[in-house]
Amino acid sequence: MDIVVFGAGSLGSLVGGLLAREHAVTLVGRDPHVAAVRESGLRVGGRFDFAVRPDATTDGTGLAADLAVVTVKAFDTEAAGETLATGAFDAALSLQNGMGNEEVLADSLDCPVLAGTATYGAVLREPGEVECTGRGEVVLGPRGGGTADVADAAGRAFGTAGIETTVADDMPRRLWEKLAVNAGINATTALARVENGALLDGPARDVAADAARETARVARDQGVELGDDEAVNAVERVAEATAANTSSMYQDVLADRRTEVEAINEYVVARAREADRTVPVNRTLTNLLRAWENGTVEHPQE
Ligand SMILES: NC(=O)C1=CN([C@@H]2O[C@H](COP(=O)(O)OP(=O)(O)OC[C@H]3O[C@@H](n4cnc5c(N)ncnc54)[C@H](OP(=O)(O)O)[C@@H]3O)[C@@H](O)[C@H]2O)C=CC1
Ligand SMILES: CC(C)(CO)C(=O)C(=O)O
Repeated sequence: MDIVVFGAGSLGSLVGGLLAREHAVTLVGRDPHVAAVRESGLRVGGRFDFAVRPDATTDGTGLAADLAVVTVKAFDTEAAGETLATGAFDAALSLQNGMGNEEVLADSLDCPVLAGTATYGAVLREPGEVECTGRGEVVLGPRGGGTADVADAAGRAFGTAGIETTVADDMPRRLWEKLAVNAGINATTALARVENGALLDGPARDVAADAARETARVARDQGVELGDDEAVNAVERVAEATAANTSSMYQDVLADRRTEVEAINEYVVARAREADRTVPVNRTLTNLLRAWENGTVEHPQE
């Protein structure tokens, strides 16, 4: 398959590197990472140890491929969709965290947009080198649920590249479960400045569990069957599998970058408000991250 990975930071470089073992991959990212990949290839370390030579570019306009995999941050989705719309793809797949990415992509793109979740842990260590800090899985499928040939084809492409992959017919529920995982893990690790494994025991464990439980209740308000225990178990499962990972939001805080709080905890708060439900843990996590962004990041809210 010809695959474009749009947003070759931590996760995009890991997924793109794994896919490049079997497929013709083009990474769209930023210099100096793109320049290093063009010069010397991409090294994938940590839980893997191999090198590949995908194409890499900083210009995502006018590309064509069987599949576009989107791995930019949620707040960059709209711009990514507009850039991808200048090219031609049979399908697009979001592997991003947060809610609403697929709808934003579908507003720009003519091709089917698949939903996806990833629980691999990834950190871009230096230009040309990404570390896999935890093996997880990719779950993908039609964004509204059900089955589709393009989802099966994407699932096969990921599977043959050695990525643990499930093609699912219940993506709306899977997205809410992943939202519960990220509502629990990302903000808590970013604020406490701990790796994911610190949520398995210790004082921050209850914070993550409560944020996940609140998310499950809001999911049920939306007609999605996600139990409190299922959400908490999902947090524990992912925290264990990615114990050594610096979550993507903690990576943002360390780099003084805008976070995805709006698409994660703040999304839970907004949906809860519509149902007259209070979600104090998600609200507190949101407000603390917003306060940090206001004092640190140049333009956190557009
Ligand atoms: N890291 C992880 O372990 C995991 C991350 N995720 C999710 O995956 C998504 C990506 O996260 P992560 O990889 O950590 O984020 P990163 O910030 O590391 O990667 C995104 C990259 O895309 C680049 N980018 C954005 N817009 C463009 C553009 N128009 N052209 C070229 N490059 C662009 C960004 O550059 P710049 O910053 O300069 O704009 C950045 O390098 C998020 O939704 C995250 O929540 C999910 C599971 C695990
Ligand atoms: C899977 C997990 C929790 C890995 O850290 C993640 O999604 C993230 O960091 O954004």
